[in-house]
Amino acid sequence: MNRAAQALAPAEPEAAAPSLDVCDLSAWYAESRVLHGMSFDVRPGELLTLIGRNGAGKTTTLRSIVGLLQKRTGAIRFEGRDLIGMRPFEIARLGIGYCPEERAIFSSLSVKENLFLPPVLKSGGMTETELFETFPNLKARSASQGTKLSGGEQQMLAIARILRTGARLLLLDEPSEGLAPVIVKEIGEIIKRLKARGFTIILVEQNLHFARLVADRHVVVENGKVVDVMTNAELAADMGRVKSYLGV
Ligand SMILES: Nc1ncnc2c1ncn2[C@@H]1O[C@H](COP(=O)(O)OP(=O)(O)OP(=O)(O)O)[C@@H](O)[C@H]1O
Repeated sequence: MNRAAQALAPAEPEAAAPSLDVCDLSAWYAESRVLHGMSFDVRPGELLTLIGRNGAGKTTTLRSIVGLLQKRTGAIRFEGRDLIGMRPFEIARLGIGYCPEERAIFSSLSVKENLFLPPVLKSGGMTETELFETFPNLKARSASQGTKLSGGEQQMLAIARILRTGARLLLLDEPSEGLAPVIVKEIGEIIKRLKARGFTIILVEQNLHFARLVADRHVVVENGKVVDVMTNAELAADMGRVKSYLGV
C-alpha cells in the first residue's frame, strides 16, 4: 500500500479495554501472605478460568476482587475504577457478583425466597421470568425448601441469585464440584448461555474437561502467582502443558 492509501486506510480497531485488570495483587489472611503479585485481565464478554492445585490461591483471588479480603495491595481495576480500598457492598454495586464454593443457600427458605434475598444493586438484572426460563428446574422447585434441593439445583440457585442483582461480571467458584457428570453438563450449558448473553465470567475450576468446554482463556495459578496463560485452543492442543502444573 502506498503512503496516500495508508493515510486513508481505517485505523486498526483498538483491542477492547479489559473489563477487569488485576495488577500485582498481593493478599493476606492476617499475617499470612497468600497472593504474591497476581496479574491478569479479563476482556468484556470473555470467560476466563483460574486453574491450579489445591491451595494455589484461586479462591483467595476471587475473595480479594470482591473485597472479602481487605488486606490487599496492588491494583484491581473494574471498568477503569480501582477496587482496592472499597468495601464489599461498594464493589457489588459496581456490578460484580460472587458465587462462593459453599453456595450459601439458606436451608429454611424456599427457592424463590433464596432467589429474592439479595437486593437488586444495578439496573439490567434478570427478571423472574428470564431467570426461570434460564433455569427451568428452579421454576419447578420454586416453593421447595433449600434443604430439599439436590447439589446441582443448589448450584443453579446460587448462580441464578446473583443474576437478579444486575451483576455483569460473574465470579464462579468451582460450580462443578461434587456434582454428577450429567449435572455438570447442564451447568456447563447454563454457563455457555450466560456467556452468549454477554456476561463476563471468571471461573475457578479444577475439572479441566469442564473448563475446556466453556472457556476462552485459562490462567494457571501456583503459589499465589500467575505462572501461565493459555487460550482454550492452546490448552486443547497441549493438555500436557497444564497437566504438568496440576500434577495430574
Ligand atoms: N481463612 C483463611 N485463613 C488463613 N489461611 C487461609 C484461609 N483460607 C485459605 N487459606 C490459605 O490460603 C491458601 C490459598 O487458599 P485458596 O482457598 O485461595 O486456594 P485455592 O487455589 O482456591 O484452592 P482450593 O481449591 O483448595 O480452595 C492456602 O494455603 C490456604 O490454606
